[in-house]
Amino acid sequence: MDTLFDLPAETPARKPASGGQADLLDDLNPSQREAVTHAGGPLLVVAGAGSGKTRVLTRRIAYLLGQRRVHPGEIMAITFTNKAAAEMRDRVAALVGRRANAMWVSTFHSMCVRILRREAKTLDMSSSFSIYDSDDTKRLITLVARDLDIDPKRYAARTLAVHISNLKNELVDPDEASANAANDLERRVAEVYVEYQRRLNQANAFDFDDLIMRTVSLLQAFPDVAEYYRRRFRHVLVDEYQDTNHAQYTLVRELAGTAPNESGVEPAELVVVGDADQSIYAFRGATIRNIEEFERDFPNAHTILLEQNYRSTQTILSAANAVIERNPNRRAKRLWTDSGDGEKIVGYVADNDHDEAAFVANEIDALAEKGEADYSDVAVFYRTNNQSRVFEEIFIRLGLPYKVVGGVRFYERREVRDMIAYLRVLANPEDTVSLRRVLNVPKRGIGDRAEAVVATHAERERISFAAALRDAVEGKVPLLNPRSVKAIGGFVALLDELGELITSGAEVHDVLEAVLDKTGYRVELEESDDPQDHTRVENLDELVTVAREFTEITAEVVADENAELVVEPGVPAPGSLPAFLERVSLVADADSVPSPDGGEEGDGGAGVVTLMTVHTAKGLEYPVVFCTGWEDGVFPHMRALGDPTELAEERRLAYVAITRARKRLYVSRAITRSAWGQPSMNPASRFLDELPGDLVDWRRLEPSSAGFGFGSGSRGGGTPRAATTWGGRRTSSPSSSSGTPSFGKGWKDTVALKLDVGDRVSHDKYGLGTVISCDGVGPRATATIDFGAAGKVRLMLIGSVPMVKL
Ligand SMILES: Nc1ncnc2c1ncn2[C@@H]1O[C@H](COP(=O)(O)OP(=O)(O)OP(=O)(O)O)[C@@H](O)[C@H]1O
Ligand SMILES: [Mg+2]
Repeated sequence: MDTLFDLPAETPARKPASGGQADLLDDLNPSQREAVTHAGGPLLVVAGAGSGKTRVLTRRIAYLLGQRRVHPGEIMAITFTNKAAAEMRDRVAALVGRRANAMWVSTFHSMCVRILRREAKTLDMSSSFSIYDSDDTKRLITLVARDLDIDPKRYAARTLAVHISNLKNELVDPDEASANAANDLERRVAEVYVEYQRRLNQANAFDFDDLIMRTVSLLQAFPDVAEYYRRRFRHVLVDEYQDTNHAQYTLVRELAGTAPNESGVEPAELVVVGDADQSIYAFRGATIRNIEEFERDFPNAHTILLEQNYRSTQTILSAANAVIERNPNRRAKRLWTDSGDGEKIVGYVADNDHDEAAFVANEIDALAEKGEADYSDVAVFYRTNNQSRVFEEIFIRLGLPYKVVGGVRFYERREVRDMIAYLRVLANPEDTVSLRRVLNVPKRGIGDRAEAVVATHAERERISFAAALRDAVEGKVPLLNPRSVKAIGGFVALLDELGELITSGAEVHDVLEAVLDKTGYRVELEESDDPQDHTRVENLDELVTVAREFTEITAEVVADENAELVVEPGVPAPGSLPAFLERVSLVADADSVPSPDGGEEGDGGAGVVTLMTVHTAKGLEYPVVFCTGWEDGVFPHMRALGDPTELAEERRLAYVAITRARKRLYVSRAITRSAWGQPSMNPASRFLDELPGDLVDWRRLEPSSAGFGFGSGSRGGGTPRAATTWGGRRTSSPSSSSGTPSFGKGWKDTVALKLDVGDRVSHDKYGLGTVISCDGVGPRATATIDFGAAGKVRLMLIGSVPMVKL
């Protein structure tokens, strides 16, 4: 991935902005240079992977500031992740100093939050609004559907949510949806949509899709607001343009403008860069249409093609080309590089998913040992998050440092969500979903019936749930028994008390601690016998740490006299609770991808191997890439097998995966796979067949006949084998001589350790632990063990587990 980090080496970090034009343009090819220096009308850069699109964007910003004397405050750049945005801003700051803070570099969502906070009043909202994620959305839709007597078996909340989201991505508002509804489903969806939107407004909340849709309608309905942004942002730049949906596209168009507005303000200079072959978010409404729309709405747009690739070897590019060219209706383009053929692609057919993971681990080991790659040079890709588990198990066994990006996210854990809900209620008392979530958590005697009575009262009186609770305390809600009234009184008093803490200026982490203590939430978990609850306490401690770091970092920024803080109306004060909540709401998987130089302490500076889905890997690059699970039904995904449109998207995903690799590419598949419970056998991915044969060096094409351990007999015989053949692979793998101790002798000892939930164990590496859960039988038996400070670890129970039951 290119960022401004790779500005020419000779450009010293603090060199004045006038650093010569030559510096900025020297290491660009003529087409790139044209894109960087282009002035005037809209520019579309469409180009294949690794051709320097991101480099063009970031370099263009530097050029605008340095050469065209543009003020940073006039620049708005939209990146795909918060992390990419932060990197871009840092680098520009290094170049032009604190002026860089006036630049807006962010994701679509962050940008819209910023605009909406500033303009909330215009939309009749308060600037302390909550941002609802998909889980909150589903909760609210469930409530709405229940109140509208919609049969959840016929119309599941999730289905309704998807339909509403699609409507919003197409900028269809509730009225329009109602007017257009042509069948029973559409009518039901519209009915829910109308009510859902009303309740969102009442809760002073926006859902994710609203952030975009409401910003668009704001700009369209209020020309003076649009003009303010038009005058302000004279340069709009968008990366990963192929993944914008219709709403995002319209937003860009409204911001930049296509013609002078009524007061004669010219359109902003707009540059978008993208690659139609990498469009992988159709399920979020992104379509190739955005490129066509661009050309239609901006007839004077100039298009630049980039074809030289600077990332990968010719072998990798040829493989990528061979796969993507099977897609119908695409504009043909051929990537080329002058960096030579490089290494062949390595292919591997594993007996099962454990064997595949062992192959990957051994290979990484071998590369590291030979000094050919650091751990941080390596990425392992899979199609869906649940495929990470097998890799984790073996990486732990081998002591390979790794980081899984995504999966069950920290902020999705129940206890973390509960605390965030409390904080949200404190920041925005109208936030009904959060309020109802914590109403009886921990249990305080406000039952479902009492909740329903209060909710009905709120509906009848057209007041918020919070106001209805206060009515209850004042005895204005009939049908509530005195015990419920008392419990509600206690809850309201508790919230008031916590609210005072905020008014008195307490830091976020202090507020959080207070919530944990005063609600009794922490004590309840601490006193529980369930080992899982102890993990929950640790997660909450972690959340407090996150909040504390947030305060500290903000304090540093505030203290840094170089950092010009942009104070805008509606923007939450640095370090404040709303600022913290905003950060938490907008955090995305890709934001936690480890930086190449971000080695963990004690790893000798070699960093960590990154494990993630292909979707998360968009825009990134690694010297060594493992594409795993290339099986029909896994990748391409089962869902896509009979559907040409979905299959085309899967193929683009394969193209993204391959083109992340710089020097070495591995592709593998497993004959049997157990990720979905029952072992399943999947045929080779059609994408494997599409790789030109002469580019791939098959380490193993046939399932091994000499499997170890269990059930090694039935090769390809139709009976899925639950074999684990780690040892078998190990002896034939290049790194067998390295003799990783934790994998060493005794592995053939297949006697499974028998454990039950609650058992105490002692592990050589992790120390004392308690078994939290057990899964699987025989060779697949695993236990998840809580090793306290060493964390929660899931271990296989066969082989040489360096662990004893106490
Ligand atoms: N003119 C150039 N000379 C040398 N290296 C270059 C040049 N242009 C780009 N690169 C390098 O090529 C790599 C790919 O560039 P970049 O990430 O900008 O491509 P991209 O088109 O944005 O890729 P993707 O489609 O995957 O997002 C980066 O490592 C970048 O530093
Ligand atoms: Mg890019």
